[in-house]
Amino acid sequence: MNPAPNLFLVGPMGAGKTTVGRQIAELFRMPFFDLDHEIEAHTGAAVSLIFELEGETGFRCREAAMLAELTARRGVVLATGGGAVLGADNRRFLHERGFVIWLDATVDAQLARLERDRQRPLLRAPDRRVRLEQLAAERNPIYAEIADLRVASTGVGNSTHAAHDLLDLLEARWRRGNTDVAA
Ligand SMILES: Nc1ncnc2c1ncn2[C@@H]1O[C@H](COP(=O)(O)OP(=O)(O)OP(=O)(O)O)[C@@H](O)[C@H]1O
Ligand SMILES: O=C(O)C1=C[C@@H](O)[C@@H](O)[C@H](O)C1
Ligand SMILES: [Mg+2]
Repeated sequence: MNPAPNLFLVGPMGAGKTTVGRQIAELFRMPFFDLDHEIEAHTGAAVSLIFELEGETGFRCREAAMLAELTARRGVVLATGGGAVLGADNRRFLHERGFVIWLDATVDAQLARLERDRQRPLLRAPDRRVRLEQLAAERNPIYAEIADLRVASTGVGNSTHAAHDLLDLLEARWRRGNTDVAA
């Protein structure tokens, strides 16, 4: 049983929000949305191209509009992008409209998982480890502030285990009546 109106996944790049989110949605039989994907579908351009043409500011505007729309739904799983928590309105919508799960990956896990990725504009840095550590230092306090639940995401092999572990964790929590979900 899932008493949460919506499940929102937050966390850094490569934490598994998209991958684990899609699997969790299947397990709970809830519709799944991926914020980055919806922005791309709506704009007709890849996230990396939006960054190139409009800069990060332009991307954040599109992200905020799409997040406002998707969080207004009921009974969905939404995987956000790594920086979606930066906007105050975004944080308010996430907090008020659903149960926020922080997938907290180590920088080592992120580096291993994203080794071949050439799409994420913020990973185009001379030293990816330094970039990811900087982002973590800036954003971890924000993820911590809005999360209803923090889940360590350290595996590198197969994400299916992570989805099942998360499902068990959520169900055990809700069985205990410890729902503290946003109503
Ligand atoms: N728990 C996990 N165990 C092993 N591999 C994982 C796990 N979570 C994600 N991965 C792998 O890491 C890569 C990145 O995952 P994913 O795209 O889901 O990250 P994300 O959190 O959505 O990142 P972004 O913020 O950039 O959208 C994928 O190849 C995925 O298969
Ligand atoms: O961490 C971030 O700021 C980002 C993460 C991705 O999901 C995308 O939303 C985009 O590449 C920016
Ligand atoms: Mg994603």
